[in-house]
Amino acid sequence: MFKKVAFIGAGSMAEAIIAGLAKDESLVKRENIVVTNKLNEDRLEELHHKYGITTLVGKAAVVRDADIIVLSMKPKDLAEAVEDIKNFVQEDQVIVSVIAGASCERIANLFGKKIPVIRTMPNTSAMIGYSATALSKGEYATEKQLQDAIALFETVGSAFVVKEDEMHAVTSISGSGPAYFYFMVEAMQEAAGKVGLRPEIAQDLIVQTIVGAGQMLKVTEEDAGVLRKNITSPGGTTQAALETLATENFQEAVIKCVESCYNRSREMGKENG
Ligand SMILES: NC(=O)C1=CN([C@@H]2O[C@H](COP(=O)(O)OP(=O)(O)OC[C@H]3O[C@@H](n4cnc5c(N)ncnc54)[C@H](O)[C@@H]3O)[C@@H](O)[C@H]2O)C=CC1
Ligand SMILES: O=C(O)[C@@H]1CCC=N1
Repeated sequence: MFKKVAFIGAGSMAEAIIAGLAKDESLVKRENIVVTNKLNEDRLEELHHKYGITTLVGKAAVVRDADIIVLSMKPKDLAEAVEDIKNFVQEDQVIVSVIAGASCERIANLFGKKIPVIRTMPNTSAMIGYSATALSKGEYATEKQLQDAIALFETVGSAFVVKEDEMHAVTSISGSGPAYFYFMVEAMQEAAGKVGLRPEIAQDLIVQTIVGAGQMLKVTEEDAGVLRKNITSPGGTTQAALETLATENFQEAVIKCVESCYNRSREMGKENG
């Protein structure tokens, strides 16, 4: 059980983790989840009402006595955010970063001390306890501190330890990944209209289809290719559909999509120091 978990940054990623932590309460009481942001007090008020957490404007009070301090601002805001808190943070506190592209070394350097840093890459499915979160520990973090961070992210989904140099790749698969599936769903919604399905029916069918396909992969542990072939009758409807995807270079598009994400993550790491 943690005494206090502090969030610096109160955007969509912070909210997703807060929602999971506050619902579960096994690791930290909701009033001991303390959140601040840059200057949007209305947003803090909203989070307080939704989750019963504590929100504060003063940075010193937010980080004081926190076991874990979660950095959840955009990469471009990292340096300024650390500048605001670094004089109040001690070396026995653990920094957990969710920031794409920011290395443990860079974060420790910004603090200017041997601060333990755990770099993570969750996704927004944390909101409902389904995040796939990857974690890696920096030079000054202990195995126990890594385990504490794993426990934190296990309250919002599954946690996987990776090497830090795999984080850009992780971002391109599971960090941004949910957006690829949502984009596919949007396209299917449009397509359903074109083939004459009422939107309210299409929505439920699409959602149950994507959930069912995900569960099939998880529960059966079967290869995606085998599951696909099980649906594809020779000369049937699925074959016609998949041939069109192949003609339209679907696989190449997905591979390029992941590579663009990976390259952008590396660039962001460099752009922000
Ligand atoms: N949204 C997503 O799906 C995922 C996001 N991430 C990472 O999470 C981080 C946050 O992303 P979002 O929540 O989407 O961003 P967002 O724009 O929704 O929220 C950013 C928050 O940081 C706050 N902030 C900015 N400067 C600050 C400062 N100096 N001090 C304190 N707070 C400050 C803002 O007020 C805002 O509350 C990013 O670095 C992103 O790479 C990681 C995994 C998934
Ligand atoms: O788009 C972004 O930069 C962040 C990182 C992973 C998901 N969203």
